[in-house]
Amino acid sequence: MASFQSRVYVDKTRGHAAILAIGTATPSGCFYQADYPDYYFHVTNKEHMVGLKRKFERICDKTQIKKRHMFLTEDFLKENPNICEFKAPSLNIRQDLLVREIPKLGYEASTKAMEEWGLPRSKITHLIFCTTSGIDMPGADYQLVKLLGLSPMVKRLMMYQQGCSAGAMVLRLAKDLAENNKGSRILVVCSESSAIMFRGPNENHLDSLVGQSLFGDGAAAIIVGSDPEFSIEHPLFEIVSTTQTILKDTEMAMKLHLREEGLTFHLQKEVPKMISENIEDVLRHAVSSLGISDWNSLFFVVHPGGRAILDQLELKLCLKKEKLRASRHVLSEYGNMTSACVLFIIDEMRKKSMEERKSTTGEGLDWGVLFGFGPGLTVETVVLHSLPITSVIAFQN
Ligand SMILES: CC(=O)CC(=O)SCCNC(=O)CCNC(=O)[C@H](O)C(C)(C)COP(=O)(O)OP(=O)(O)OC[C@H]1O[C@@H](n2cnc3c(N)ncnc32)[C@H](O)[C@@H]1OP(=O)(O)O
Repeated sequence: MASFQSRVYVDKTRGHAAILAIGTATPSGCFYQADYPDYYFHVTNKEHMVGLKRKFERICDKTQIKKRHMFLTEDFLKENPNICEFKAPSLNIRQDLLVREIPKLGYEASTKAMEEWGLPRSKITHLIFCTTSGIDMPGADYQLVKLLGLSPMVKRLMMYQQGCSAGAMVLRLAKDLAENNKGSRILVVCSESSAIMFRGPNENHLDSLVGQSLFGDGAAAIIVGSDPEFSIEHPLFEIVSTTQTILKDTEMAMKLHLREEGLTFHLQKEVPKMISENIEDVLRHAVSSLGISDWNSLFFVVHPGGRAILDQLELKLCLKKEKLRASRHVLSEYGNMTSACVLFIIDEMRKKSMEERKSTTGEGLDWGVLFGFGPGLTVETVVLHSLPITSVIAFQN
């Protein structure tokens, strides 16, 4: 029976693109959520809005976020007071910061991924760069090619303004590139900063205030390729299949608009419910060819848009508490880092699996599902296959 199962596995995963290395980075500025309401109302000069500050304290308290990293410092905000208003022209200031810092943070994550990967940079054939933080031409992809000293022949794809589901979207694109271009090695970078949407409080826009409690800055880089050179490369997860779905009647649920005052954030309270009501159908469809119906037999990488999204998804799928451990850990340590979140969660999962001497990179399980959520509402789903940990440990030593 065991040998039959392993034959099925080989047939289903042969030739799939795999994640070959991961690196992450955050800016040095670190903000503890317990202190954040005081800091936020002080730095935006809105301490007189006592009732709203109490509400923000309640929201922050419910996020289950411990800390977040951010580029925006108190000094920077004092020098650029328009960013601290709810609605004042400030796009130029934000752009100047982000056009400079987003490629640099991506560079930091990329160098770590490259170091783990172990092959020379000249082997990178494609670059996907993804950010919702700012916009420019030539883009952050071009700047990263220069910073890393990649070949000018690298085939680039720049993804601006795609929101949180883009963390899963990049895996879909990297898989298609890797599996259709023999020998290709794709560097994928998600680099994000909440500086594009930081703004002062306004009592008529409480959804915007919720946004101020959630978002943090961070970059993650992965290298994706098919048919690994096993003597050097050590695949962590295979990218087995991908789907993208627009949830019915949810167009107004989450909207972000780039304006003179930066990226505005509009969020309906029902988002966690909208996701949970649809998630089982999406999951059933994604794993239908694997014949899996016990959701607790899967590992989960879930974009932690907010604590309530994780809670309601967990409830709907009747998941054991430990299933969303990695997703909750990343939410707690970094907040919602938009597209970079799910890649941080994959990194956390493989590290913890290794630390706890599990048999596979996916918490000892074979199959897993990654969910990205974004405006639309759009759900991106990626089926992952974990790999035995022995080979990974051998490579780490
Ligand atoms: C950018 C992208 O592309 C993708 C993204 O990830 S976007 C972000 C997606 N995130 C979400 O949708 C957030 C999901 N929500 C949550 O995680 C939780 O609601 C939360 C952590 C924000 C609050 O926790 P909770 O258990 O709901 O606490 P609750 O006591 O009900 O709410 C706290 C306060 O926030 C208010 N609130 C919560 N959600 C709100 C919303 N969307 N709009 C306005 N107010 C809101 C509540 O009314 C409540 O106010 P009072 O204390 O005055 O009653």
